[in-house]
Amino acid sequence: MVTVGVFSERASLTHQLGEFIVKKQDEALQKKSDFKVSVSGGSLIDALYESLVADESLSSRVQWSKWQIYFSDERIVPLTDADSNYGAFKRAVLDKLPSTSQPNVYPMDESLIGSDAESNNKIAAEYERIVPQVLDLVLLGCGPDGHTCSLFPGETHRYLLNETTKRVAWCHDSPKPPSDRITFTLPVLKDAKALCFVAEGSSKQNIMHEIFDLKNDQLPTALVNKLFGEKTSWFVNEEAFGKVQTKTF
Ligand SMILES: O=C1O[C@H](COP(=O)(O)O)[C@@H](O)[C@H](O)[C@H]1O
Repeated sequence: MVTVGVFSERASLTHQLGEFIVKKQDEALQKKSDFKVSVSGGSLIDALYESLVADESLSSRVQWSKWQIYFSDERIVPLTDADSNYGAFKRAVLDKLPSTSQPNVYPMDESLIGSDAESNNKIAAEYERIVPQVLDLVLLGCGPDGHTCSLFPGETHRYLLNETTKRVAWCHDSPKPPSDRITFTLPVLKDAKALCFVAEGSSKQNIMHEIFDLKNDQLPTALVNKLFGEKTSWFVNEEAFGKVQTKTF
Protein backbone atom coordinates (compact mmCIF):
# COMPACT_ATOMS: atom_id res chain seq x y z
CA MET A 1 0.00 0.00 0.00
CA VAL A 2 1.23 3.47 -0.95
CA THR A 3 1.56 6.16 1.76
CA VAL A 4 -0.04 9.49 0.82
CA GLY A 5 0.15 12.81 2.66
CA VAL A 6 -2.26 15.50 1.45
CA PHE A 7 -1.50 19.07 2.54
CA SER A 8 -3.46 22.31 2.37
CA GLU A 9 -0.49 24.56 3.14
CA ARG A 10 2.69 24.54 1.08
CA ALA A 11 4.81 25.12 4.18
CA SER A 12 3.36 21.99 5.82
CA LEU A 13 3.99 19.91 2.70
CA THR A 14 7.60 21.03 2.36
CA HIS A 15 8.22 20.66 6.11
CA GLN A 16 6.85 17.10 6.22
CA LEU A 17 8.75 16.26 3.02
CA GLY A 18 11.92 17.52 4.70
CA GLU A 19 11.18 15.49 7.86
CA PHE A 20 10.72 12.41 5.69
CA ILE A 21 13.99 12.95 3.81
CA VAL A 22 15.97 13.65 7.00
CA LYS A 23 14.53 10.49 8.56
CA LYS A 24 15.73 8.47 5.54
CA GLN A 25 19.13 10.19 5.82
CA ASP A 26 19.40 9.33 9.53
CA GLU A 27 18.36 5.71 8.95
CA ALA A 28 21.02 5.37 6.24
CA LEU A 29 23.73 7.01 8.35
CA GLN A 30 23.02 4.70 11.29
CA LYS A 31 24.11 1.80 9.11
CA LYS A 32 26.81 3.27 6.85
CA SER A 33 28.82 6.40 6.19
CA ASP A 34 26.76 7.93 3.38
CA PHE A 35 23.25 8.68 2.17
CA LYS A 36 22.66 7.79 -1.46
CA VAL A 37 19.79 9.73 -2.97
CA SER A 38 18.60 10.63 -6.43
CA VAL A 39 16.84 13.81 -7.41
CA SER A 40 14.40 14.48 -10.26
CA GLY A 41 13.86 17.75 -12.12
CA GLY A 42 10.83 19.95 -12.60
CA SER A 43 8.76 21.32 -9.74
CA LEU A 44 10.33 18.93 -7.20
CA ILE A 45 13.48 21.04 -7.07
CA ASP A 46 11.80 24.11 -5.62
CA ALA A 47 10.11 21.92 -2.98
CA LEU A 48 13.55 20.53 -2.07
CA TYR A 49 14.92 24.03 -1.65
CA GLU A 50 12.03 24.92 0.67
CA SER A 51 12.40 21.69 2.65
CA LEU A 52 16.13 21.34 3.03
CA VAL A 53 17.57 24.83 2.70
CA ALA A 54 14.96 27.47 3.59
CA ASP A 55 13.34 25.57 6.48
CA GLU A 56 15.72 26.38 9.31
CA SER A 57 14.38 23.73 11.66
CA LEU A 58 15.43 21.13 9.08
CA SER A 59 18.44 22.62 7.35
CA SER A 60 20.61 22.21 10.45
CA ARG A 61 19.84 18.46 10.48
CA VAL A 62 20.84 17.84 6.86
CA GLN A 63 24.31 16.29 6.78
CA TRP A 64 25.09 17.39 3.25
CA SER A 65 28.71 16.27 3.28
CA LYS A 66 27.52 12.67 3.70
CA TRP A 67 25.08 12.84 0.78
CA GLN A 68 25.86 11.20 -2.56
CA ILE A 69 23.45 12.77 -5.06
CA TYR A 70 22.46 11.25 -8.42
CA PHE A 71 19.79 12.25 -10.94
CA SER A 72 16.72 10.09 -11.58
CA ASP A 73 16.64 11.50 -15.10
CA GLU A 74 18.54 14.12 -17.02
CA ARG A 75 18.01 16.01 -20.22
CA ILE A 76 20.86 15.64 -22.76
CA VAL A 77 21.87 19.28 -22.77
CA PRO A 78 24.90 21.04 -21.28
CA LEU A 79 24.75 21.16 -17.48
CA THR A 80 24.56 24.97 -17.59
CA ASP A 81 21.51 24.86 -19.90
CA ALA A 82 18.22 26.09 -18.42
CA ASP A 83 16.75 22.63 -19.17
CA SER A 84 19.37 20.64 -17.27
CA ASN A 85 18.04 18.95 -14.14
CA TYR A 86 21.49 19.11 -12.57
CA GLY A 87 21.71 22.80 -13.49
CA ALA A 88 18.32 23.53 -11.92
CA PHE A 89 19.27 21.66 -8.74
CA LYS A 90 22.63 23.44 -8.59
CA ARG A 91 21.05 26.89 -8.90
CA ALA A 92 18.23 26.17 -6.43
CA VAL A 93 20.05 24.12 -3.79
CA LEU A 94 23.81 23.56 -4.21
CA ASP A 95 24.64 27.21 -4.80
CA LYS A 96 22.85 28.08 -1.54
CA LEU A 97 25.01 25.77 0.58
CA PRO A 98 28.29 26.87 2.15
CA SER A 99 31.40 25.60 0.36
CA THR A 100 32.31 23.69 3.53
CA SER A 101 29.09 21.71 3.45
CA GLN A 102 28.74 20.46 -0.12
CA PRO A 103 27.44 16.99 -1.01
CA ASN A 104 29.09 14.71 -3.55
CA VAL A 105 27.10 15.19 -6.73
CA TYR A 106 27.15 12.93 -9.79
CA PRO A 107 25.84 14.68 -12.91
CA MET A 108 25.72 13.21 -16.41
CA ASP A 109 29.04 13.44 -18.29
CA GLU A 110 28.36 16.41 -20.57
CA SER A 111 31.62 15.91 -22.44
CA LEU A 112 29.95 12.93 -24.16
CA ILE A 113 27.15 15.00 -25.68
CA GLY A 114 27.01 14.48 -29.45
CA SER A 115 24.16 14.48 -31.89
CA ASP A 116 23.64 10.82 -32.66
CA ALA A 117 22.14 7.70 -31.12
CA GLU A 118 25.57 6.30 -30.34
CA SER A 119 26.56 9.22 -28.13
CA ASN A 120 23.19 9.26 -26.38
CA ASN A 121 23.43 5.53 -25.61
CA LYS A 122 26.98 6.09 -24.39
CA ILE A 123 25.87 8.85 -22.01
CA ALA A 124 23.25 6.51 -20.55
CA ALA A 125 25.73 3.62 -20.27
CA GLU A 126 28.33 5.81 -18.57
CA TYR A 127 25.76 7.11 -16.11
CA GLU A 128 24.67 3.56 -15.37
CA ARG A 129 28.29 2.78 -14.42
CA ILE A 130 28.24 5.33 -11.61
CA VAL A 131 24.73 4.81 -10.24
CA PRO A 132 24.87 2.55 -7.16
CA GLN A 133 22.95 -0.71 -7.13
CA VAL A 134 20.94 0.43 -4.12
CA LEU A 135 19.86 4.00 -3.55
CA ASP A 136 18.57 4.89 -0.08
CA LEU A 137 15.96 7.20 -1.53
CA VAL A 138 14.72 8.08 -5.03
CA LEU A 139 12.94 11.44 -5.23
CA LEU A 140 10.42 11.57 -8.06
CA GLY A 141 8.08 13.97 -9.78
CA CYS A 142 4.87 13.24 -11.65
CA GLY A 143 4.13 15.02 -14.91
CA PRO A 144 0.56 15.96 -15.87
CA ASP A 145 0.72 13.03 -18.34
CA GLY A 146 1.70 10.54 -15.61
CA HIS A 147 5.38 10.30 -16.47
CA THR A 148 8.07 9.96 -13.85
CA CYS A 149 11.84 10.09 -14.35
CA SER A 150 11.77 10.22 -18.18
CA LEU A 151 9.52 7.16 -18.32
CA PHE A 152 6.63 8.37 -20.46
CA PRO A 153 3.27 6.70 -21.05
CA GLY A 154 2.32 5.38 -24.50
CA GLU A 155 3.52 2.86 -27.04
CA THR A 156 6.42 4.98 -28.34
CA HIS A 157 8.07 4.88 -24.94
CA ARG A 158 7.01 1.37 -23.87
CA TYR A 159 10.59 0.24 -24.55
CA LEU A 160 11.70 2.15 -21.46
CA LEU A 161 9.19 0.48 -19.14
CA ASN A 162 10.04 -2.91 -20.64
CA GLU A 163 13.74 -2.46 -20.03
CA THR A 164 15.06 -5.08 -17.61
CA THR A 165 18.80 -5.04 -18.37
CA LYS A 166 19.82 -1.41 -18.78
CA ARG A 167 19.45 0.46 -15.49
CA VAL A 168 19.85 3.82 -17.23
CA ALA A 169 18.50 4.24 -20.75
CA TRP A 170 18.32 6.84 -23.48
CA CYS A 171 14.82 8.29 -23.82
CA HIS A 172 14.38 9.58 -27.37
CA ASP A 173 11.51 11.62 -28.80
CA SER A 174 10.37 12.78 -25.39
CA PRO A 175 6.88 14.29 -25.69
CA LYS A 176 8.06 17.02 -23.34
CA PRO A 177 11.13 18.92 -24.56
CA PRO A 178 14.03 18.49 -24.65
CA SER A 179 13.68 15.46 -26.87
CA ASP A 180 16.73 13.48 -25.74
CA ARG A 181 17.13 12.40 -22.14
CA ILE A 182 18.58 9.68 -19.98
CA THR A 183 16.46 8.01 -17.36
CA PHE A 184 16.53 5.44 -14.59
CA THR A 185 14.57 2.38 -15.61
CA LEU A 186 12.33 0.31 -13.33
CA PRO A 187 15.16 -1.96 -12.05
CA VAL A 188 16.75 1.03 -10.28
CA LEU A 189 13.44 1.85 -8.60
CA LYS A 190 12.97 -1.80 -7.70
CA ASP A 191 16.34 -1.96 -5.92
CA ALA A 192 15.98 1.37 -4.09
CA LYS A 193 15.08 1.33 -0.41
CA ALA A 194 12.43 4.05 -0.70
CA LEU A 195 10.63 6.03 -3.40
CA CYS A 196 9.05 9.43 -2.83
CA PHE A 197 6.85 11.44 -5.20
CA VAL A 198 5.96 15.11 -4.88
CA ALA A 199 3.00 16.48 -6.90
CA GLU A 200 1.47 19.91 -6.51
CA GLY A 201 -0.99 22.13 -8.35
CA SER A 202 -4.21 21.94 -10.31
CA SER A 203 -2.43 20.82 -13.49
CA LYS A 204 -2.00 17.44 -11.74
CA GLN A 205 -5.69 16.94 -10.81
CA ASN A 206 -6.74 14.75 -13.72
CA ILE A 207 -3.68 12.57 -13.57
CA MET A 208 -4.01 12.08 -9.78
CA HIS A 209 -7.56 10.82 -10.42
CA GLU A 210 -6.25 8.39 -13.05
CA ILE A 211 -3.43 7.19 -10.81
CA PHE A 212 -5.29 6.84 -7.51
CA ASP A 213 -8.95 6.23 -8.44
CA LEU A 214 -8.67 4.45 -11.79
CA LYS A 215 -5.28 2.88 -10.97
CA ASN A 216 -4.40 3.03 -14.67
CA ASP A 217 -1.17 1.08 -14.68
CA GLN A 218 -0.42 2.10 -18.26
CA LEU A 219 0.84 5.26 -16.58
CA PRO A 220 4.43 4.91 -15.34
CA THR A 221 3.55 6.61 -12.03
CA ALA A 222 0.61 4.25 -11.39
CA LEU A 223 2.79 1.31 -12.38
CA VAL A 224 5.37 2.35 -9.77
CA ASN A 225 2.58 2.42 -7.16
CA LYS A 226 1.44 -1.02 -8.22
CA LEU A 227 4.89 -2.62 -8.35
CA PHE A 228 6.59 -0.90 -5.41
CA GLY A 229 3.72 0.49 -3.32
CA GLU A 230 5.05 -0.76 0.01
CA LYS A 231 8.06 1.54 -0.16
CA THR A 232 6.40 4.42 -2.03
CA SER A 233 5.31 7.70 -0.43
CA TRP A 234 3.51 10.64 -2.01
CA PHE A 235 3.48 14.26 -0.83
CA VAL A 236 0.67 16.09 -2.61
CA ASN A 237 -1.29 19.26 -2.08
CA GLU A 238 -5.07 19.59 -1.96
CA GLU A 239 -5.14 21.30 -5.35
CA ALA A 240 -3.48 18.33 -7.03
CA PHE A 241 -5.62 15.84 -5.13
CA GLY A 242 -8.88 17.74 -5.67
CA LYS A 243 -10.53 15.05 -7.84
CA VAL A 244 -9.34 11.97 -5.99
CA GLN A 245 -12.18 10.06 -4.34
CA THR A 246 -10.53 6.96 -2.99
CA LYS A 247 -9.33 6.72 0.59
CA THR A 248 -7.48 3.44 0.05
CA PHE A 249 -4.20 3.75 -1.72
O1 LIG B 1 10.57 16.51 -17.47
C1 LIG B 1 10.49 16.21 -16.30
O2 LIG B 1 9.27 16.26 -15.69
C2 LIG B 1 8.99 15.53 -14.48
C3 LIG B 1 7.78 16.18 -13.82
O3 LIG B 1 8.04 17.56 -13.66
P1 LIG B 1 6.96 18.54 -12.98
O4 LIG B 1 7.54 19.91 -13.20
O5 LIG B 1 5.65 18.33 -13.67
O6 LIG B 1 6.91 18.19 -11.54
C4 LIG B 1 10.21 15.46 -13.58
O7 LIG B 1 9.96 14.61 -12.49
C5 LIG B 1 11.40 14.95 -14.39
O8 LIG B 1 12.53 14.81 -13.58
C6 LIG B 1 11.69 15.95 -15.48
O9 LIG B 1 12.80 15.61 -16.27
